[in-house]
Amino acid sequence: MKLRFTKMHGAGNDFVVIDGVRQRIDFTPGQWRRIADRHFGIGADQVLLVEPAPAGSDVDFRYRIFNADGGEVEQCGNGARCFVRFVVDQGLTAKRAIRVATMSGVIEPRLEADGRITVDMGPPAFEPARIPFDAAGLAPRPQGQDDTWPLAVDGATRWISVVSMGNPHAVQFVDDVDTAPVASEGPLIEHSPRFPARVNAGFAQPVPGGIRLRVWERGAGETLACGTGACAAAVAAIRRGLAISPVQVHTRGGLLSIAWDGGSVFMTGPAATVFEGEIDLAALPSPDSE
Ligand SMILES: N[C@@H](CCC[C@H](N)C(=O)O)C(=O)O
Repeated sequence: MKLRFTKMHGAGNDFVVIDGVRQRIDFTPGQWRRIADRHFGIGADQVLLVEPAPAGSDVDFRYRIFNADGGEVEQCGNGARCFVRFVVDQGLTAKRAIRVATMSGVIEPRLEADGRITVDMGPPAFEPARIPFDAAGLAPRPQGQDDTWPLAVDGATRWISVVSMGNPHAVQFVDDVDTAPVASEGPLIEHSPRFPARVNAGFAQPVPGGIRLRVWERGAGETLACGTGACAAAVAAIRRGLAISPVQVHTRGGLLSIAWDGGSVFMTGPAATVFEGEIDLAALPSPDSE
């Protein structure tokens, strides 16, 4: 049996998108991992599953996110834009403004006239328990409106902002993202015992009009862009007094614009379809093999 999929990207953060509206899809973590595998599967940073709205809800769809490591997670900003492009292009809706349920609540994306997509990502949260971040015994250092926290990383102290965009982010500001230790310290931050649910580790550099950003993503490694990471870093930059809204976020895969006035975070950026295909379900590991 074959499974149809659409390969998409949002600013280079790439996705396999699967229609779970017209068919019922229920894979194991090992099967999601195989689909995302760049050597033995299709290859993606995340796999997105579009499902019908939960019964009795006031939303249009449900959208689920699986990291390349097979784990299901709460939120994905670049994925939200690709989700809209997908449901419109596949004829699953005629709407341009859509309400969609995610694991971390309802978000509201809309397709703009220029083809870009703006997503109301909801408000950020900063309280350590909401990340979750174990701040026991740590003294925060105020910077502007922000609290920065000392995190021990490989014998050094990194001063991080903790932000939840529905999913967890640790953002630090660096002099030059090109030389930032993303590949070496990113995994250490992701797996720090201070973050019981692990964390996405952002490295941001203030530049005129915005920030440059690289993100080591939980469950996926460094990606060319991270939408929720861009929201978290832009909000941290605004709170620290390093940027003003709207913040232009330059990632290695493209530009995202993040607006925040203290309420919902609005993210605007591109979403593109690369190709469609089908994968033989026999290529996936059996559900019992885990
Ligand atoms: N690439 C995404 C974030 C995907 C989930 C993240 N890796 C996590 O584990 O929270 C984005 O564009 O936001």
